[in-house]
Amino acid sequence: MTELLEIRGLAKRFDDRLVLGPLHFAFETGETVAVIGRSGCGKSTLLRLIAGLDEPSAGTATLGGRPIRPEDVAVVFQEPRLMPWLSVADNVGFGLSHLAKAKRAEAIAEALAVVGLADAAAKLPKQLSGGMAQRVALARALVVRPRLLLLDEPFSALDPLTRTGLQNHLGEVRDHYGPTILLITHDMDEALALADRIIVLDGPPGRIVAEFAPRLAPGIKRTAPQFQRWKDRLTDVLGLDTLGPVDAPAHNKITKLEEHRHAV
Ligand SMILES: Nc1ncnc2c1ncn2[C@@H]1O[C@H](COP(=O)(O)OP(=O)(O)OP(=O)(O)O)[C@@H](O)[C@H]1O
Repeated sequence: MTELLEIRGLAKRFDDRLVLGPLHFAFETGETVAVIGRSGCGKSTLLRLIAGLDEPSAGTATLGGRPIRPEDVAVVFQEPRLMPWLSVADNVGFGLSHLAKAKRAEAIAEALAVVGLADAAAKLPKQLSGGMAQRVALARALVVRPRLLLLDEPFSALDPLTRTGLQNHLGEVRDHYGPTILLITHDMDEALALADRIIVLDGPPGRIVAEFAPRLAPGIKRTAPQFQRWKDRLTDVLGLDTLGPVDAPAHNKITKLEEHRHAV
């Protein structure tokens, strides 16, 4: 059954400074929605408000007409945030202490299989590559069967090949668990490859400046003309003149966008 995830007048102030909103949008559950925008425009703030990690200064975020509850949501951040002293299996099962041992083991094995780590259950985090650790973080998020999976730049610290592999795992996750996915990203390729819908934020204060529902044929390659056409449209909306002040991390992102511009 699909429901609406509804954001109504959501806004956040830090001290006297409005950094986000007021934002309005709604989408059907089951979709994958990418939120893309330049550094500092409020993407992570939006995710934190939806996750209940921060209080909004105004507005509401509801799921099926009710406030989002902590048990509805799981978050994966840029770093895996694993507990180094626990095995992979125990990291994944950390939030399942309420389950009987056999049920817990079953749920852990299922989540590890979905992210392709069935053989790594006994390993410690220090024995994992960056991509594997991030897959463990994804399994830990999924094992509680969240209705909303919130991903804050989950692949951006990984090398390109690992990143593509992990993006493929996200497809498997969606097929198996079917959560609504909200993906925060700087990467147009990633947004186009994974999302049913793309919301472009600009700011601060973060506001929606464009919304796309790129309909790409299943399995379409990133080099295909259809993909390039959508990328052109996104590049236009994310044009360099809207990228604002240059600090060090933002500058890297500008360079990245510039490369995209030259590539299309
Ligand atoms: N706890 C805080 N206190 C004060 N200002 C904050 C706080 N958190 C975020 N901000 C400000 O809010 C604005 C939005 O930040 P946010 O991290 O949401 O942006 P972002 O789009 O996720 O950036 P990035 O892509 O660099 O992660 C920024 O100007 C930031 O400095």
